[in-house]
Amino acid sequence: MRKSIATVSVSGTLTEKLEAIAAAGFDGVEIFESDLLVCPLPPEEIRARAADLGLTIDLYQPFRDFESVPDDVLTRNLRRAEHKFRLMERLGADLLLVCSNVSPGAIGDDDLAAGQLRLLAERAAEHGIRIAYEALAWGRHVNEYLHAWRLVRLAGHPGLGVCLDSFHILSRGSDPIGIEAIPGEKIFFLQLADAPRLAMDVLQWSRHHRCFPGQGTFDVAGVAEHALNAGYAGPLSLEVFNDHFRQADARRTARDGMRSLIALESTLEHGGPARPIVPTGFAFAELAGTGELGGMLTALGFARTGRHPTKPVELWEQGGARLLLNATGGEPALIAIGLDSPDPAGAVEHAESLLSPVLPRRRGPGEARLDAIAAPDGTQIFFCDDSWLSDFAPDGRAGGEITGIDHVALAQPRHYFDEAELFYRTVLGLSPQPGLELPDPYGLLRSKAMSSPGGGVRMVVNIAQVGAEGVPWQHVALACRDVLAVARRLRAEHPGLLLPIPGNYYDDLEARHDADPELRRLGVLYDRDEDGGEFLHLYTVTVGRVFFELVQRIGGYDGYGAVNAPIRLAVRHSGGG
Ligand SMILES: O=C(O)c1ccc(O)c(O)c1
Ligand SMILES: [Mg+2]
Repeated sequence: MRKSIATVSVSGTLTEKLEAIAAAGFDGVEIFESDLLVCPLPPEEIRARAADLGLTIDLYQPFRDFESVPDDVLTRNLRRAEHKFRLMERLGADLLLVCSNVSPGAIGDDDLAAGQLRLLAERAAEHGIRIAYEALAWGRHVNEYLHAWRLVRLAGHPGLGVCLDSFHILSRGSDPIGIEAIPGEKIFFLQLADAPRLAMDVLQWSRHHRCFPGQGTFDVAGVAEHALNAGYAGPLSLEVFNDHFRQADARRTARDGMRSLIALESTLEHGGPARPIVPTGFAFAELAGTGELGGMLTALGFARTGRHPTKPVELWEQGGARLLLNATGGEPALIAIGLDSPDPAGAVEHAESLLSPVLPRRRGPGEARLDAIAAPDGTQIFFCDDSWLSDFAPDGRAGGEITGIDHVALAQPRHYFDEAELFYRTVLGLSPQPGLELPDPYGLLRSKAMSSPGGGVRMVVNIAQVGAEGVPWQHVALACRDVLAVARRLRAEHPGLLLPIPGNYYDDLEARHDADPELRRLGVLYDRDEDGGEFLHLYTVTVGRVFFELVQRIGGYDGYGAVNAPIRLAVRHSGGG
């Protein structure tokens, strides 16, 4: 299907927007009036610019508060419309979006509204222009898509149809099945936007919190499917008003929008979400850094068990946890994650089909082939079978208290939080948990955990939502058989390695739970879920950008100890790490 996007969805000047939209591979655009008004180019040149970029101008919008008005206002509105028709001729656009009247002065009379819309369609037809009428969720009298359709049917003009917008339909809780009762040729345009569930005024919700399909909680694909079933043959067009997108890099946002449409299209084709090749576990986590990190790993009980034959990379192991230390330089940081994949080449191909950058790799003769892509924060993600390990010729000394990597937490760059969910869901096939907001002493952190079925791969992305200096930290959480035993040893042998936990925390914990007094003695954090599952965890101090978490899950606990995260955020500011 043809894919379009409204210029309002990405940042920049109109020409920057068009370039970014074309670079992402869209076929067409909806030109938003506010973008055109501030553009120094005359409409003819905008038209030529779009054409040069291979973009069609599918729609011009919005035309507001036209219908349901007294006669004198109608005269003014028709005059206003004539000006827009002439502009559209210069622009080469032949579809005008008219949104339902929001004015308190609008008259609630369907016959009057339909008659006036018919008049508008007649005038438009003289310019070869058609009208797509859209019910805004906050329209004064017309705020349901089926009401807009009743008016269009009543008006009975071939140049008048409806514009369906998934946000307006789903934000009001309307049942989209009614779309199938609209003849396909009367659906002139289909706009797609998702949104998170928020309890707020619908206009504010629409203007600030829309996101691309798959980034929120709406069944956007369902709306598209009903429109296709009805016989709609126009473009799938993204129309997103979002405060972050307005500030973000236009090319990146446009590419993310395209990813959302590719994923949506394959949902429509396959009758379910595209089937990524889901990774089954962590093969390794790779960290830049040597001395200080090596010291910390030794303290944690890791042994250096192998070396790469040609690269300055060491393998460190403990139980099933494998870490690579890469001496290539730079401050200590998590630079790559290896995921066990049943089909590494297929996984890369799938990621590429969703516009993820595939990373070129150099490899020596006889070395294992490793396929990698870039995660949204730039971390390299490798898809691995067993062969990579043999490059390091491990010596088999891998015993210890740690059993594997439980999860990895990455910092998402500012303004790109929505991108992360779509990436991990569609590219890696992870399922998101509800997002969380966590207080930081100097701001607020947004956090979202995503996991594979069975929990073999768990990823957490964090982003500074308000204030603070951003959240550059990343961490690797290591699963322990007995975290209290680990804590006992580390607190005794390596004072200063673990974050100290305030006594106030334990006073509160003991008020909530019958907590083992040893938790307080050892500075171990604790959480319990509704089913009695328990989570014991503690943190190391930070080295460069990274720290480690030691965790133990008991009784099917499936969370991440989020209630305790603010303790870590605060303690690192009080000199703890
Ligand atoms: O927020 C608005 O006013 C607005 C304008 C045009 C649209 O297509 C829309 O969905 C919303
Ligand atoms: Mg709309």
